[in-house]
Amino acid sequence: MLFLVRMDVSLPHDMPPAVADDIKSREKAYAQDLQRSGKWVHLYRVVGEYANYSVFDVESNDELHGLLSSLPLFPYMKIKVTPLARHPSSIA
Ligand SMILES: O=C(O)CC1=CCC(=O)O1
Repeated sequence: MLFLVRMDVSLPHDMPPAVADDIKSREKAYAQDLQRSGKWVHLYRVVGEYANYSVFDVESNDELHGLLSSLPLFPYMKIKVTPLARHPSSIA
C-alpha cells in the first residue's frame, strides 16, 4: 500500500541545540534504515520549509502508523497522510 505523507517539523525555540542535534541525528539514521528496507520509497524537502513529502510502501495503515509514531521527531511534527491508488492512465 502506497501513502503520500507530508511532515511539517516544528521544534520548540527553547530546545537546546545539542538536544535538537541528537533528535535529528537519530531521525536521519531511522529514516535511512527505512529507505534501505524499501518501506520509505521517496523523501523530498519542501523548498523553503522545514517539511518533507515522502512516499511509504507498507502492508497496512497500522504498519504506517507504527513507523511514523516511532520517528524521533514525531512529537514535533504535524503529519498528513494521503492513501494512494494506481492511476488508470499510469504506465508504471
Ligand atoms: O527534516 C525533515 O523533514 C524531517 C525528517 C524526516 C526524515 C529525516 O531524516 O528528517
